Amino acid sequence: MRLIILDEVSNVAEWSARYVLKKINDFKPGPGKYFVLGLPTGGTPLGMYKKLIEFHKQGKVSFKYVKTFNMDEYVALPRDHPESYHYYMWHNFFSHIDISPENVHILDGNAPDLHAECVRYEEDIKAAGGIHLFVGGIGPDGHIAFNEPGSSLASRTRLKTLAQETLEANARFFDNDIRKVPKEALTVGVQTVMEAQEVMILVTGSHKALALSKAIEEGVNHMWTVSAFQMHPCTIMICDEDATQELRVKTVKYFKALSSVHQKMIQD
Ligand SMILES: N[C@@H]1[C@@H](O)[C@H](O)[C@@H](COP(=O)(O)O)O[C@@H]1O
Repeated sequence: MRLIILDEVSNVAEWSARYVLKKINDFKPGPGKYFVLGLPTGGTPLGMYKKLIEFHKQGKVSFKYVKTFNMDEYVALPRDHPESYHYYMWHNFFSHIDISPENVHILDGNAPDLHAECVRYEEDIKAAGGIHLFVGGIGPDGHIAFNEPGSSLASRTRLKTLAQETLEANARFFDNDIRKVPKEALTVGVQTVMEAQEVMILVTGSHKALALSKAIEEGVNHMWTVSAFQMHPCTIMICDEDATQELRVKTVKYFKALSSVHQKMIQD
């Protein structure tokens, strides 16, 4: 696992966006050759999306031959609700780039048969040839997507009941009223993300520091589902200084000493 420690949240946005740009461009997508990108929502990736839009407007990257799969969606929240992940993705990213709507995949939390919807989603990922790069964020309880503490590390796309900590963390998007936060969501499983060729996880802020230390300094544990990525051959964690507060000095020093290697990873 690589840990890329950057000074500020803005550096995390810039590094991650440049990495996505480089991955897409190096792949040289075209008709019949799609780059498949897994995407998260939440406050953390907003800066990355802004940067990617900027790069797109500067003509540095096209999403014409990119297919996307989002990590998760609330259940029973109308698609046009400003806090639905459909709304988030179109509002913050897709409507500003040249992606074709048919290449966008987001779980439908209003599907009449939620189980069938999850099965179909897994099939769509398979039909797209699997995910090249899955970008993710984490909750303060170390969840990836909505794989709450205790989720099976072998899980696939399914319905999950959200943990109290997640409801509390997400209440800020629902007028700080926890009763308004949907209690259930559809989410890709840990194993679904594990099968991506590469995984890039963004972690910023001191409220994520404990989760980051559990993710990289302790063992694989389903109570901190992001720790599963210790077993993935190609995971990059990108964090800011604030998120390193619970890490050992030795860990921080080791990864910081690699910063010139990390900069080369985003060079043309
Ligand atoms: N399901 C999403 C996760 O995919 C996201 O990573 C997490 C962190 O969100 P934020 O980036 O706002 O802290 O929030 C939600 O729980």
